[in-house]
Amino acid sequence: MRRGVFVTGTDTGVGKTVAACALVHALRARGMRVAPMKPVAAGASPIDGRLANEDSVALLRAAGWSDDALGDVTPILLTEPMAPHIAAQREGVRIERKTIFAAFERLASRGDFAVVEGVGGFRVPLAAGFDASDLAREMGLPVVLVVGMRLGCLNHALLTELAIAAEGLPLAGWIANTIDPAMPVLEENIATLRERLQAPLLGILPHQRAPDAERLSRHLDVSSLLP
Ligand SMILES: Nc1ncnc2c1ncn2[C@@H]1O[C@H](COP(=O)(O)OP(=O)(O)OP(=O)(O)O)[C@@H](O)[C@H]1O
Ligand SMILES: C[C@H](N)[C@H](N)CCCCCC(=O)O
Ligand SMILES: [Mg+2]
Repeated sequence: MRRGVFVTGTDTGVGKTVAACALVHALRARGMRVAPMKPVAAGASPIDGRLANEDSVALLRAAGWSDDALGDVTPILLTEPMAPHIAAQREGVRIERKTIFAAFERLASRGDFAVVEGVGGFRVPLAAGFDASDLAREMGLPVVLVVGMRLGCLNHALLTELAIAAEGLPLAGWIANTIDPAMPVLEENIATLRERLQAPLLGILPHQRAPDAERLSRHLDVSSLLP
């Protein structure tokens, strides 16, 4: 396995980017040069004078990299915020392995630890015979699962763990992200996942009205991810 992690989530919108950026900060605080990637992004808007995806820019900034790397951070940029294979079809874009993995090799060689955010959940389709789980497997990265703490997350987390194991990939850890500050019995839900998921809990991210990845990184223990 390479040095790095593939960050997946129990669903879209559960805080993968927030958690991935917090991981980047936590790893940098431990002296790692972090190579960030969001290989397939669906949803582009004007940011600093050019079309970009918010997640890509957030990861780039968290890693402290300059804008020239943006094309490799996100080699497949789709305009519409929807399932990527459908956006690609509508926009005439081919989501090709070789484009993604060439960018990954260039980026990974510029850092010593890759943090790669997936797209949506673990099995989101990308193209015929190609989905998000193939990204993790072909990059050779262990997986970190971000669990957006809300009703329904237990089932999604346990199903995702099964899917990761079915790909033969290690689950390196999971992060409980408090996306719903009013979730009843939050602690009991976290305790349930601690008992059932066969991987360490890397941290519990509190709810923040305006999430600040650097502050949130203090809630993560990344020592088990390091050599
Ligand atoms: N700990 C938190 N406290 C408050 N808001 C949060 C927290 N984590 C995430 N959010 C908010 O939830 C929303 C979704 O988070 P984020 O964009 O990180 O999810 P994602 O899983 O990366 O989504 P996507 O599948 O689109 O990439 C954002 O508006 C984000 O600011
Ligand atoms: C647009 C959104 N924010 C994500 N980037 C893409 C989520 C795709 C989810 C597909 C699905 O599982 O139905
Ligand atoms: Mg995201």
